[in-house]
Amino acid sequence: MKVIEVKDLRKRYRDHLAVDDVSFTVDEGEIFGVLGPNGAGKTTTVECVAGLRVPDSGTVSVLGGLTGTALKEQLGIQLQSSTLPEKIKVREALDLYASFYRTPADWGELLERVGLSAKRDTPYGKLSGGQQQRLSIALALIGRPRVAILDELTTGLDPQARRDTWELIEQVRDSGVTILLVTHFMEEAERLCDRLALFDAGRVVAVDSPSGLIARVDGRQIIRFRLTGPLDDTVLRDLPEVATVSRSGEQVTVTGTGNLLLAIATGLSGAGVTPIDLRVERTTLDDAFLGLTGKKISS
Ligand SMILES: Nc1ncnc2c1ncn2[C@@H]1O[C@H](COP(=O)(O)OP(=O)(O)OP(=O)(O)O)[C@@H](O)[C@H]1O
Repeated sequence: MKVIEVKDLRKRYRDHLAVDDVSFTVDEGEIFGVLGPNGAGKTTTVECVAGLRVPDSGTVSVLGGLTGTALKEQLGIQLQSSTLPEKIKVREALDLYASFYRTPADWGELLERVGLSAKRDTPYGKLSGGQQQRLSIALALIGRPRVAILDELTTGLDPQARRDTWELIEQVRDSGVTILLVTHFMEEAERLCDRLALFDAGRVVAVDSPSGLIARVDGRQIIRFRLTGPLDDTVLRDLPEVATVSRSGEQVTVTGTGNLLLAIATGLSGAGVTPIDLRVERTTLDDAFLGLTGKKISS
């Protein structure tokens, strides 16, 4: 079942077209990533999905076309811009958010789930960044939503807090909630998302699984090694599998296609040279983004 359907969405801020003909669908039970550099139109898009912004044109349908209160009851939102007052205690925030719903979740259980039970009397301002993010997930889930929108959830967190948050998001998905996850972290998208839309300058460049996106640019391989003795680069350049050879000190980087590793190993062996630290570099979503847009995503 399609939980979210976005078709030909456009949103302009004065003279700036922030979202330009964006279309994608999200299946029930998946973590769907909205990935792209700063200013690519991700937040504007999910705000339109959440009904917080009115698109200039195009359509958004959530859970078969819910609107108004019915939509709010099924949708949990954690937005980049939302912060709580410093002095509000964890349990007060949960009570407040629970009061917005007719049948809210048991927040004691939710606190347990996000690992904040011991912090129920702590003011928001005294929580660590990771704890604040975990609380924001609990607040997004308090209405027992079928769909949760999480925007830049792990920005500013240290690596451990980020990994903990990833585990929590996976648990939320495993409990049956469909998640629309906005991020500009490639590693996060690769780890968490079942499928994702790559955004660049207001447009969707591609929609696919992380491995599907990587496969689109995976024709080129990168192999790196070190040499301790002399080698004439034409030994490598003349191999039909090799596209480029570059050097930095002892380090040699070769790109190419086909059975590149075997070709290099055979070529070097024929020249009587033994490579050190030979490694094949895995293609990542970063490479996919670069291959599809010609730009590097900065994080
Ligand atoms: N309220 C607004 N008024 C005018 N311009 C806006 C407004 N909100 C966003 N923009 C502009 O629209 C573009 C898209 O912004 P948006 O926040 O949707 O992108 P994003 O991909 O979520 O970026 P980020 O990761 O930095 O939040 C940006 O150029 C931004 O400066």
